[in-house]
Amino acid sequence: MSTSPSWGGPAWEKRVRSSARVRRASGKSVLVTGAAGFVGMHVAAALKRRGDGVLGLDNYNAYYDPDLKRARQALLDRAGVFIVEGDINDAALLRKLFDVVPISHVMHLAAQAGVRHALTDPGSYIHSNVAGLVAVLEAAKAADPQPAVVWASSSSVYGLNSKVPFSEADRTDRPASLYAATKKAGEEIAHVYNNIYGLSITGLRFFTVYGPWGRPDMAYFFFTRDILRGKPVSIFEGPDHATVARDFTYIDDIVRGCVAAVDHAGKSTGSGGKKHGQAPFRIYNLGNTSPVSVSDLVSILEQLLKVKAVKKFVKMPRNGDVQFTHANIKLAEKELGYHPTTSLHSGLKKFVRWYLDYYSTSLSKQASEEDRSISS
Ligand SMILES: NC(=O)c1ccc[n+]([C@@H]2O[C@H](COP(=O)([O-])OP(=O)(O)OC[C@H]3O[C@@H](n4cnc5c(N)ncnc54)[C@H](O)[C@@H]3O)[C@@H](O)[C@H]2O)c1
Ligand SMILES: O=C(O)[C@H]1O[C@H](OP(=O)(O)OP(=O)(O)OC[C@H]2O[C@@H](n3ccc(=O)[nH]c3=O)[C@H](O)[C@@H]2O)[C@H](O)[C@@H](O)[C@@H]1O
Repeated sequence: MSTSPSWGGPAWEKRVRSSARVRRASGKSVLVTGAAGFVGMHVAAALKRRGDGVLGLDNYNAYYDPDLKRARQALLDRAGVFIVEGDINDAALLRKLFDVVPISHVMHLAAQAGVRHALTDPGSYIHSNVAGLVAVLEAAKAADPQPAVVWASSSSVYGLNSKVPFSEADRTDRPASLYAATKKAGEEIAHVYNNIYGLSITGLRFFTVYGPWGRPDMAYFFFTRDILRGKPVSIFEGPDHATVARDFTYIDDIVRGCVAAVDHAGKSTGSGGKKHGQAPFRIYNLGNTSPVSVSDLVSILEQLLKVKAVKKFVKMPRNGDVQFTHANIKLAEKELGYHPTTSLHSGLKKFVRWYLDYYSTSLSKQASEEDRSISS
């Protein structure tokens, strides 16, 4: 399916080449899909900072506020990262990108994220997380040189497992949501491309990532907004008032894990998984190993915002959420040198500071634009 007519031509190619140009001899040339997204923006910026060539790809869909995606784009633009506007399902566009620049790594982060939204728009998960992943792997398979692929799976693949902490070898055949099922399908599909075509593939199971420039559909983000507006927040509880908790992981820790995975992907050794010839197939948990209840999350926000929340404790609806997540990160520690260091309190402090700054700036910008249009 083609959704991006706005690419091609010499000026466009020049921007693509310049963005992907490697600045250090040891640098890599990385295509970051989902670069206007939360994790994508941070990872693209970090790779660029250390001298890699970085090219973004994003379709700027309206799942959440596209203005926020454009603001992230503006930030990357200033850092020298060009985001091509297009859909990962656009095979001709992907072919073109691989033709124009020799991409050494694909950091594949474009996806339909969010667990609960699958109840209302199941098709978007199949489009981006299943068909889109196949399109990216097809393009990588056909490219010369063949890039190593690092991509975002999810802690949600552990589904209804009650054994914690979750280890990579644990069963992942009982997803609780369509989102989780598409990420699980993605892991199986990735394995096929490693097996048949020898693609180097690394899947990263992120655990509830939060931080500045985050996603407005995630609880920590809309709880902040609702607490500030005096609106009630619903705190989910399990059966018999059991705690609902998450292994919240701060964005900077995730970025370090992603960058390490890109560096490790080029290596032909590693006990992370099955190997096809020289190409590894690996899966790692990237979590924080210290689950915090949703109720404690709200208490920290109250403290940081200096506002009392209007709390409603409600039985967790059957919406695809799971009760508890907790990562075992030993494999990522050993093979990627991954060591998360940020507590939920200090990470949320940085998020709250960003949130207040971002929304006060964009609200005053909006107000002055309204003033201008009234006076004109
Ligand atoms: N944030 C988390 O807590 C978390 C946890 C586990 C896994 N993940 C995964 O990490 C990745 C990044 O998540 P995020 O939180 O940054 O989400 P995000 O929604 O902020 O970023 C995803 C980006 O991909 C783009 N996109 C979606 N479908 C596309 C398509 N078909 N073609 C081109 N672009 C498309 C979106 O416009 C968006 O900018 C996703 O794969 C997500 O499933 C995130
Ligand atoms: O780790 C992951 O794999 C997943 O992490 C998050 O999913 P989730 O952990 O459900 O994050 P939130 O949607 O922010 O929810 C956090 C917690 O708040 C709870 N919650 C949510 C909404 C609400 O109104 N009340 C409430 O208590 C949820 O049940 C959950 O326990 C991301 O949204 C997914 O894209 C990602 O794949």
